[in-house]
Amino acid sequence: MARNKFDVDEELESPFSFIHLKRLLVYIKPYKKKILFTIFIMLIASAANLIGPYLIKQAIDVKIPGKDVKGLGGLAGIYVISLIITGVCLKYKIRMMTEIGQSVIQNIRKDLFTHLQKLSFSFYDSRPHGKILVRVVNYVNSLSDLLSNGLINLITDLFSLFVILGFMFSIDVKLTLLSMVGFPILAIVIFLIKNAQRRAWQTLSNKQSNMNAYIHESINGIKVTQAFTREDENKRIFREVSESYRTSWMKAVKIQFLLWPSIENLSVFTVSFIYIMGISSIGHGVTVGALIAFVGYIGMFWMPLTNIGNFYNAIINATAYLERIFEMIDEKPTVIGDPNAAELPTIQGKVEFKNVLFGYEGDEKVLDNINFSVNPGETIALVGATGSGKTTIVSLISRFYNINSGKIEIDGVDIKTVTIPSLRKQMGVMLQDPFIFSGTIMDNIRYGRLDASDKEVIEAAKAVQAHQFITGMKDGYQTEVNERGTRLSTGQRQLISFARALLADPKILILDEATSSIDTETELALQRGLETLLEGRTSFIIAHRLSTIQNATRILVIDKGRIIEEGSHTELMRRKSFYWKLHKSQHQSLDVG
Ligand SMILES: Nc1ncnc2c1ncn2[C@@H]1O[C@H](COP(=O)(O)OP(=O)(O)OP(=O)(O)O)[C@@H](O)[C@H]1O
Repeated sequence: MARNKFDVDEELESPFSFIHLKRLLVYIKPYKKKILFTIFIMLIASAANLIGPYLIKQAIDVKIPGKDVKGLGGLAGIYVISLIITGVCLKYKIRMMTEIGQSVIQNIRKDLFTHLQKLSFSFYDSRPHGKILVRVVNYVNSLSDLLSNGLINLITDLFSLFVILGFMFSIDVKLTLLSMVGFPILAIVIFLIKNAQRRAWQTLSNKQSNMNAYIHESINGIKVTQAFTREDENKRIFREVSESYRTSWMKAVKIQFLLWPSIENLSVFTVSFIYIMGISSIGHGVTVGALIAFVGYIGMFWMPLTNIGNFYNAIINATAYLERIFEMIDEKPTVIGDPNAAELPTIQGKVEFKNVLFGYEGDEKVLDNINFSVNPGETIALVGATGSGKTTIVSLISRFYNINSGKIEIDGVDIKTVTIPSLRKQMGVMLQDPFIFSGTIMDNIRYGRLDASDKEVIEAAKAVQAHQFITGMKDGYQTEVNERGTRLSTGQRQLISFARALLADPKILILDEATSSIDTETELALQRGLETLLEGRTSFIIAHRLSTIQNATRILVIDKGRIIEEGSHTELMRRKSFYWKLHKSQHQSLDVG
């Protein structure tokens, strides 16, 4: 997938299709009964509402000339009752539709979130996270109006339209036919603006996404921004992104508002036309009461038409969001278990890389023919220059990415043939950038094994030398930390994630720069305990500080995606090549320091 950034519009890979609306219906279907009942209630409301002009006609043409005060009072009573029925029904509709609309939105959002949890690293690598966020939050919210009012209103408006036409025909056939002269004009307007409107809303959704991505990136990078006093430059970029959003908004709304005034103008034109035609016909088969009632119905007749026009607008706008939402739901996780995948049985911890070739994008080669075999319980250290491919190698063991060719086996089983959860559950991974979730320290350590007791959590923390600093905090293990652990030092965050990886009691432990930010004293204490911690586990340790890996069973030296040296510390030192040079340079710099 092509990479995207905040100032690049996301192109849709498939053309627009009304199929998205059909897919939306799948979400609406579970509420069918409730919707049908609400429609029934709304039909009662429409009927009650529509009776008004007919009552006026009866009053003017029959009751007033006949001086029938009692009859007039009766009509007034019916009118009041019709108003009460309309009011009660409307209140019911609003409550039901808000409830149904919000439930549908909640279900779409739940599906999106569940799907996001399954998507592979490559998906998250390829786009700004703000653009993912905007789909789950803003785009889904944008459907609210359509879902809360759209469907029910459409059906009741169509019903009103037919009932009104029925009343109008019963009053005067010729005037009814004349009042329809505006229809073809309306059809032409709708046809002309449809595509432009859709494009405008697609652009708008893109600009909204870009703006969100930039805000998200700016918040994440706020410390660097302030450290480098980049605020003014960021303000300038934001102004550009936001101006682009404003312009596309104005354009979209301008096109959208072409429809509504067209309907309004046609309505006014038709009513005036009918007045002229009607007045000239009074006495020739048209009574005053009939004309007043007729004009009343025309006013009512254009109202559902305006609503239907607005519904149409809402559909066009919503599809611009729906296609983005469904595009994400359709995004296939690139790392998926084979349909016939078996569970990986409890492992011993043998790991083999056989001719592994890998690149993050296309044909690019990040790992070039990697071969190694690790026996259960061995500690393997990976060293090498920045960007040489160490993290990439260890992320392939958990199958965070698919390899281009070759094989990775655990206990002789190709990891491609087993289910992903059964594979990952047996690994304890501590990533280079330890992530802390909002919650207590206890919750954070327990993240990898929810059934661990408090005692087990504390044991894990003690093992990695984290217990002391945790108990030193005001609330100890119950101390609340913020997302990304902003209340903790980098070293403290590393210790917590180390404890988290260990608590999962994995057969394979992966430690990527696990102790790089920990003070020497704590690290030495940790080192002393490390042998016990790693006992019986196969472990992969990535470290730039070579002092931390001297006791490893084997050291793999990585350079430009290839293993260039392999052996124990003593063996490699004896060979006096790359590792020896690296070791020497670190010692020299320490001595100088
Ligand atoms: N998500 C990614 N998408 C594309 N390329 C990547 C990605 N992650 C790493 N790379 C590239 O792959 C190469 C190897 O990166 P890797 O992170 O494995 O290096 P490393 O040896 O762990 O480096 P360091 O010591 O700095 O952590 C680098 O050239 C890097 O630019």
